[in-house]
Amino acid sequence: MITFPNAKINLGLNIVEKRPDGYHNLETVFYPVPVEDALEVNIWNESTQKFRLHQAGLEIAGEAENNLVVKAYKLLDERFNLPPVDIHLFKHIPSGAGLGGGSSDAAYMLKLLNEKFNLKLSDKNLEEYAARLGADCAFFIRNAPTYAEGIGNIFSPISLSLKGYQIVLVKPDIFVSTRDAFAQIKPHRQEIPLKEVIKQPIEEWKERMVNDFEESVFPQFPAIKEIKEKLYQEGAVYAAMTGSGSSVFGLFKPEYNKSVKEDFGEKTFVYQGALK
Ligand SMILES: C[C@@](CO)(OP(=O)(O)O)[C@H](O)COP(=O)(O)OP(=O)(O)OC[C@H]1O[C@@H](n2ccc(N)nc2=O)[C@H](O)[C@@H]1O
Ligand SMILES: Nc1ncnc2c1ncn2[C@@H]1O[C@H](COP(=O)(O)OP(=O)(O)O)[C@@H](O)[C@H]1O
Repeated sequence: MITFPNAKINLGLNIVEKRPDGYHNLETVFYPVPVEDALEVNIWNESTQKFRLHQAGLEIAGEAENNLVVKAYKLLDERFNLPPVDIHLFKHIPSGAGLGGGSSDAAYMLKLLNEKFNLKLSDKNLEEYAARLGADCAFFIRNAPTYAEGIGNIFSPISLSLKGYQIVLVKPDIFVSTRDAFAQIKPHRQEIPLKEVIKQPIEEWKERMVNDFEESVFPQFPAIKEIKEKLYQEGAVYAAMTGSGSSVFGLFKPEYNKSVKEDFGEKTFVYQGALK
């Protein structure tokens, strides 16, 4: 069985307070983006081992044991004693990019195992398992536009459709540590809460919708800021960094039909497509 875990962007990201446990409460809107990995699982007959992971495409830092698809398998195996599996993961979504690729792989693994082995878990059950694998992981179970608060794990659905808008997603060859990005932030509430800003027409977002991480990340990595400026010069209606970086996205009106790929240099990952 094969499935295609997709990426997400953050539309606005406000870090509102530091919590006693050292983590931060935030407010954001997650929106699915059709940049996809491919994940295939087959039963591994007559094996004494429980799983085997084959990787292709972009490299993922760390051991196979720590891969989130393996963690997802182990989580359900503990409860359901699953058959041994052969896992193939083709990585296309850049890691450490604010695109939630690892979280998506984990959530899609849960959904795939649920279906393949007829585990009869509801979306709510799956979200509970996903939340144990990472804060934003549960978003990918329903994979629909979502307002998130808490540490990014308390969800409410929103009615927002950007269907047909062109997205240009640019990930430079720059690594931003999420931990350091949080450490440099002074948490505060925005004057107009994101929950209100998101209801305004997209043309208004430029003035009002903020990713708080930009303030600390841009001075350190001016090249990321330049990408955002370039996307506005290209005619984006809204552009921003996603997550704690280093990807930047631009949203363009559906009729935008120019390819901007060549403008960002060789080592840069660029995706351009229509939102669903
Ligand atoms: C900020 C977001 C928004 O989408 O960034 P991206 O990962 O998408 O870039 C996420 O909430 C990131 O969540 P996630 O990527 O799971 O972060 P983790 O690896 O769990 O955390 C890395 C470090 O960031 C800090 N951290 C993380 C989440 C949070 N709500 N408060 C924090 O202070 C902690 O110091 C933690 O040790
Ligand atoms: N299947 C996976 N794909 C990507 N990263 C993974 C995966 N499993 C574990 N990781 C680890 O998770 C970290 C964060 O990855 P990811 O979720 O893709 O980025 P981000 O948090 O910036 O959205 C990576 O540095 C990587 O070591």
